[in-house]
Amino acid sequence: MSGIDTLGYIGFTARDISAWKKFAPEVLGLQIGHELEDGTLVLRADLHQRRIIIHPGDHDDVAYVGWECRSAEDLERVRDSLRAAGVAFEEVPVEQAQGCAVREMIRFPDLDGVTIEAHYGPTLLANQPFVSPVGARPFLTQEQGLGHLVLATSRYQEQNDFYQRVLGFKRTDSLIIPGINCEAMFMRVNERHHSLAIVDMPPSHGPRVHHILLEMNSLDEVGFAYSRAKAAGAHILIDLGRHVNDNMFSFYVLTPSGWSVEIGWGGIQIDDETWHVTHYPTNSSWGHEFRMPPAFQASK
Ligand SMILES: Cc1ccc(O)c(O)c1CC[C@@H]1C(=O)CC[C@]2(C)C(=O)CC[C@@H]12
Ligand SMILES: [Fe+2]
Repeated sequence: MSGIDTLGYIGFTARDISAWKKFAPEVLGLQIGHELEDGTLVLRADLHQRRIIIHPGDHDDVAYVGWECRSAEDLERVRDSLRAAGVAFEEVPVEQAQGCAVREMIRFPDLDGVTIEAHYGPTLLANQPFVSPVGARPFLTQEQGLGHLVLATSRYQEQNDFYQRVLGFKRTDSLIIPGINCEAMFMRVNERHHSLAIVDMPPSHGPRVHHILLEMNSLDEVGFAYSRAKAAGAHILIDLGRHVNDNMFSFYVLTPSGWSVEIGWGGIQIDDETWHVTHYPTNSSWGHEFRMPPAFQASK
């Protein structure tokens, strides 16, 4: 097993940074930690210096995913797994890694070309507490990491092999999404039910990322976010509901980039000792009604 332990941070490119500058704090409740000279927004959700990074770009998609290890030894185990599998990786120079606010980092692409940054030692701003722009508590992160990420792929089997056999992600469960009849695979790296899910669905038009999840600490905080999304005129892509597998109560709001953020509460934690891998013929126990978005200009 390899040494990846949590989802640390995610970087995106976006065409409309000014829309993000309003959306991230006002709807999502993320704090703008700082802005780089090129316009990049560095967003905070807790004590981590950076959790979500939005770079100006000519298309809207995930650019890189920061998977965190607990220690230098665990990062070394990731290197060992990659070497054993014959996967090439690049050693990111310390100065650059420090600029990225981690102690050590390696970089390699997954099978769909999503850049993976395996690292350890994120910078924690304990002297600058997370200040919620909407007066909420910090997000539910810590041992369970930032949240989760869902990627659409046309190489479902290969991506499953890569994340599970090479990187050591554990399979939690899978399900069939009715209607589109696609399978989705849910994988964990800690107690969080899934930190990564992949959907057997070609990302033919638009971004590879379908959504990311941010988890709140109470049901009401999901409700407050729902009200903020409505008040801001944001599009609710999937309305309130409860997922069958992780039991998350959530809704999905469309971002200015055309992918969504799932705001949830009440997800289950997995105990490796007792967990049985399961499969479901559906995605939600109730709700989660899909709402067709207003025409979104494809970015690719
Ligand atoms: C099924 C499910 C369980 C737990 C989650 O955190 C989660 O995001 C999902 C997938 C949600 C979503 C869905 O059910 C309808 C079909 C969707 C929109 C897709 O096409 C990808 C994500 C899917
Ligand atoms: Fe999700």
